[in-house]
Amino acid sequence: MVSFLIAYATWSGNTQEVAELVEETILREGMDVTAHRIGLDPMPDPRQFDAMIIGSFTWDKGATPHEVKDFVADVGYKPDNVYVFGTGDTQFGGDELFCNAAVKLAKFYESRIEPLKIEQSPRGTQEKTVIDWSKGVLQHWKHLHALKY
Ligand SMILES: Cc1cc2nc3c(=O)[nH]c(=O)nc-3n(C[C@H](O)[C@H](O)[C@H](O)COP(=O)(O)O)c2cc1C
Repeated sequence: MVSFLIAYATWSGNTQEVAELVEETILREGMDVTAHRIGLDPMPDPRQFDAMIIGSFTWDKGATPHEVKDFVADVGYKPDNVYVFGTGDTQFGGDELFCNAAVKLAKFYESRIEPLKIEQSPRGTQEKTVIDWSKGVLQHWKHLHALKY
């Protein structure tokens, strides 16, 4: 079965809510998912998964949280298929710094689909955005897979 790793960092729960919605969507499409809370759960081996999804909030004027930086360093290489989501808040620096950690992670991993940016909690009007993005990730992965085999 195709397996996805969802590694996410959260402090106040918003990014975890997005991670859960992404997980639910992928599971509903018949794929396998392992959720990993960065900084809390034992380090996973991304090589054991078909794709990695990484989620982060943004901190301190567009910064990536230190636990996410540590996670990226511990992974130690750039897996092929990495997809990125983030939560943030435009009141901390406007559009320019909104979800900047997710933007930087997507650049670093050369993610081939745009990072998902969610303002605070995804519940309510943004829920559909998360579900659509998750389906887009699956479509992208399936497309790559079909091209390879
Ligand atoms: C001190 C502080 C600084 C923040 N800086 C930013 C920022 O630069 N850009 C941004 O988009 N969000 C910023 N945020 C908002 C958080 O990223 C947002 O609340 C996020 O959803 C928290 O995620 P969590 O609930 O998963 O911990 C900041 C929040 C705090 C408290």
